[in-house]
Formats: sequence, structure tokens, C-alpha cells
Amino acid sequence: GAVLLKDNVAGGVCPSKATIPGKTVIVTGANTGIGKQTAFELAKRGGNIILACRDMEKCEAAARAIRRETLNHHVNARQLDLASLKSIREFAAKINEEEERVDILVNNAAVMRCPHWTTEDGFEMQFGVNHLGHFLLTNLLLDKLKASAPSRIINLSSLAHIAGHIDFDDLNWQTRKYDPKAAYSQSKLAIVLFTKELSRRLQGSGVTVNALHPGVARTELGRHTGIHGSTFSSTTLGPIFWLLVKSPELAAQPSTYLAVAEELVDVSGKYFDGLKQKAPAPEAEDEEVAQRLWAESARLVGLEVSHVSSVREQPLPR
Ligand SMILES: NC(=O)c1ccc[n+]([C@@H]2O[C@H](COP(=O)([O-])OP(=O)(O)OC[C@H]3O[C@@H](n4cnc5c(N)ncnc54)[C@H](O)[C@@H]3O)[C@@H](O)[C@H]2O)c1
Repeated sequence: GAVLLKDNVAGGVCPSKATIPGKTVIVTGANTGIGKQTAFELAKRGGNIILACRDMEKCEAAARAIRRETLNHHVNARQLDLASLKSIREFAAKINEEEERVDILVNNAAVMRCPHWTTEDGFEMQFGVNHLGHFLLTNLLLDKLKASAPSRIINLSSLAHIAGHIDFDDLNWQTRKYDPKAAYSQSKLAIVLFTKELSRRLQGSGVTVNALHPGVARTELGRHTGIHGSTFSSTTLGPIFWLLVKSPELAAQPSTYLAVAEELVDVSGKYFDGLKQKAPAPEAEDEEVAQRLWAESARLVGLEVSHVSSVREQPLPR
């Protein structure tokens, strides 16, 4: 464990100095943690940044802080609750109407190991927010991303995906005994599979999509677990834990790298561990699982996606 964690902080700083003037960036869950730091890094590089968050007060406060520190005034807050298909549709409709372009979409928001909660539409919370929410959001913004090509999508997964399994019989934990840890892993595995399948569908479009484990970082992600909070860190690993986990600043470097690096312009469908490309877990490479998950996800969020360039909306399944 300690060896893994030591490797974790050795991750390093984004090696690319590329700037992104005039490019429009959306970062979900950008009011705290890695998302906020990613928005900050991309604002420093001259982007037009949209912070997409659930809580508008926190979102506005983060946008103000980033504007003040970077002197980039093109940093704005917008409402997006990924636990609501309605909110996702409203957010995407506004972006499609009001923004000329979307060059970089960072699907960063997540909830980890929460109690057995469900989203507004009845999906298990972690699968619903982490995977299905971003699945729908991305699909609704695809035409804009394509029109802005070359453009990029960055999906925040996690090393935890290796413990995941896609249970097609019970994606939403309706019959199994709820296991918050396994549900998080399933959602993070789903994100890698989504990345692979989307990349396949986007071939030749100039839009790339990659998945990423940012490293283990000191953020609010462990709010439901006690891992990053007092219980675990003070009793089990104590100060060592805090030395070996990344600061949010360091953990935002891989997202920044995937968003801006010129050498990655044609790299798509890959899994990164920090700044390095790695092989994900075997189940994440299974094309049949990826295609089946795509079809199931599309059905659950009410999208019929027969072909990448024709996204039709359908009434929600019962
Ligand atoms: N921190 C780590 O050690 C670690 C490790 C591996 C992967 N990750 C991934 O990195 C990403 C960022 O996590 P973080 O560590 O900064 O955690 P964080 O909890 O600080 O940030 C997550 C953000 O997502 C937002 N969010 C949650 N539910 C939402 C919803 N329904 N609608 C909109 N936004 C919502 C939260 O409000 C928060 O701003 C996540 O995808 C996480 O899974 C983090």
C-alpha cells in the first residue's frame, strides 16, 4: 500500500506548456477538489472556462476565486446536477444554444461510496451520477464538440475500476445487497468502457476521449467514507497518509495534460494512470461489454443512439 502511495506523489507536473486561448472548456464538479484545480489550471492557460456544478453558490464562489487568482475573466458558473436527467438536458440545451464552441469537456464530478441513495430518476447514485449522468451529458454535447474539432473529452475514472464488474442483471442495485465500494468500482469501470466505445464511434471525427486515474488525492471525495476524513487517516495511517496522497493541485495535472498537450491530439480511447498511458483492467477492454453497456445506458437515459451522428431523444423507460 505505502509503495503504491509513494508512486502516487511521484506523478509530477503537466509537461506541456500549451495554452488554449479562445477555447471553451466545461469542467463538471468544479467547485472543489481536482475539478476546481483543473478549472484553475485551464483558466491560467487562457481558456473560456465553464464550471458546471450542483450548488450555484459554491460554483459562483469558485469561479470568482479563479477569476481573481488567474486574472482570466472568462470563468463562469453554471448549474448542473448530474443526479437529474432534466438538469443535464437543460444544461446541455443552454450550452448548445449559447456557446459557439466546446473544445474540452472534463467529466470530473463523482460521488464515492455514498449510502444507498438514488438519483431523481431512480438510478443508484454512483452509477447514475458518475456514469449515466456523464454519458447523457457527453452525448448531448457531441455535435458541438464535433463542430469544434479537434476537441477532447476527458473522463475521470479511478484505479478502483479494477475491482469493478458490470452486472447487467442489476446495474442499479435493485436486487443485490448494496455494497457502496463495489458500486463505486462498477461506476468507474463503466466510465472506462464508455470511453472505449465512444472513442470507437468517434473515429475520424477529430474528437478524442480518454479515461484517467488522477492519483489518490486529498479532496472531499471521501466525505461518505471517513477515508480522507478523521477516522481512517488519523487512526490507521495517520500523518503518513497525508504525506503520500497528492494535493488537489498535483492531482489536477493529469487532467490538464490530457486537455492541452499537443502530442496527445490524436490519442483516443486510452486509459491513463497519472501522466502515463496504462492498460486498464481486462473487463474494461471487453468490446462486447462496452457495446452492451452503451446500449443499456442509452436506454436508461432515454437516448436512442443508433449511429454516432444521429442522437434521437426518446421518452424515458418506465
Ligand atoms: N481524490 C482521489 O483520491 C481520487 C482518486 C481516483 C479518482 N478520483 C476521481 O477524481 C474526480 C474528482 O474527485 P475529487 O477527488 O476532486 O472529489 P470531490 O468530492 O472533491 O469533487 C467531486 C465533485 O463532484 C461534484 N458532484 C457530486 N455529485 C454531483 C452531482 N450530482 N452533480 C454535479 N456535481 C456533483 C461534487 O460536488 C464535487 O464538486 C472524481 O471523478 C473521482 O472519482 C479521485
